[in-house]
Amino acid sequence: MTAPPTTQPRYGVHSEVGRLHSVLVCSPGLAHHRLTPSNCHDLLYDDVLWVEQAEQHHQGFVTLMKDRGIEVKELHTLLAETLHVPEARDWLLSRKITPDEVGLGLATDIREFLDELDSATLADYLIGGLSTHDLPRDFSPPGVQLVREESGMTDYLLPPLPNTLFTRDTTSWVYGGVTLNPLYWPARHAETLLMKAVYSYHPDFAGAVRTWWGDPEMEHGFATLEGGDVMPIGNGTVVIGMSERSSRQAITQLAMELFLGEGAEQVIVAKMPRMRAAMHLDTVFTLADRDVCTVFPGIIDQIETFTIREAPAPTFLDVNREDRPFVDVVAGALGLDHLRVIETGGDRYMSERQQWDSGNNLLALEPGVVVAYDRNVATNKKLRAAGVEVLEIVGAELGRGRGGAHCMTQPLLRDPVD
Ligand SMILES: NC(=[NH2+])NCCC[C@H](N)C(=O)O
Repeated sequence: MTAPPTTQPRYGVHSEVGRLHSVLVCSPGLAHHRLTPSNCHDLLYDDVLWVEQAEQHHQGFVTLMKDRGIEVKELHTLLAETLHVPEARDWLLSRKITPDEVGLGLATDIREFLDELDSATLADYLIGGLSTHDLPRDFSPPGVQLVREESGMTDYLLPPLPNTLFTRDTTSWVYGGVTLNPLYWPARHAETLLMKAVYSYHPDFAGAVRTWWGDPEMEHGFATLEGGDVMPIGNGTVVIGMSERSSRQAITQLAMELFLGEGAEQVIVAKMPRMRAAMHLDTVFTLADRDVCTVFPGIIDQIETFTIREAPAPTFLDVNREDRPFVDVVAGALGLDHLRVIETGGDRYMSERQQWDSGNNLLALEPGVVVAYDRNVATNKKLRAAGVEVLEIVGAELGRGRGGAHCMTQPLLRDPVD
């Protein structure tokens, strides 16, 4: 299903730590105002947020990257710009406002209501969710009274999507192309269609994006993939966590498409235990420098590692179980003898808390320069002692959705490691 671009691709991600030039983020906003103690768990948040503080801290993160010359694209803005294109607006609304999604007897009226909105407000509702309280007082199509919002996400007119904050997961740039990920939990299913609209119609992307795998308009069954598991580390290798979220059915299909499209030569699979604390590989392992990684040992030690390469028909894939520990297999793929490993800091209680608070979830801006949450004092100290420059952002509110700087960013353009 590999779709070749029709014009010169502008974007591509060629490593995990090479210089970052362009990145996609999504600010907290309306979706987070919708979070309540009764719906937040359904929406994959462990708590409600002080939203204004989360917005400020996120802005701090954006400014830090911009000050270093990185182009930062924001999803509400990109989506609003996409919706300026009349064809895109129609494409997206005709797929979202259906009897299955909105309810029979409501779809036509809601579509009429949305058609009247300016692009920025419409983008806000598409990400933030549409509640009956947003409708004008005199607007009461039959069926609105059936809506029962207090019961969770499904009874919104449009579901709030607070996890768009974690742009890492929805799509993944892997070298010269992108995957449009079928996400695991229902609370996140609607995110990928928004990104398909952006990549298909936004003037910065239209015709210039190659899709390796995944299509939100298709039913992918058990094949689920989330970008927190996907790491194009360089040297023709992609490391993929087989986690709570990313399945072998997805990983093997992606591997095949990458081999056929000459996007990568090998996939290293990290088979992880299924648990919320380690929902993605990037919650327990990220690279900080050419030869430095941070890990949470409790989980990393349990990983079983496999290497997948291309094979002739009828098997197509050559899957090998590795005897060496995961980190050594990654080092080998990078052409290194070993990686210097920085474990989560603190005693066993503190290190478990720091992992939970995204202590191992670093975003490298260039080799040896990373962004991390301020709260993970002990881990950041160890990173600094190893020569890594740690730029801190405030994690108090942003971290409540269980994701750090790596999760909150989707690199669009990143150099290989020199
Ligand atoms: N790449 C990541 N680790 N992302 C974290 C995503 C957190 C989000 N609340 C979820 O449960 O889906």
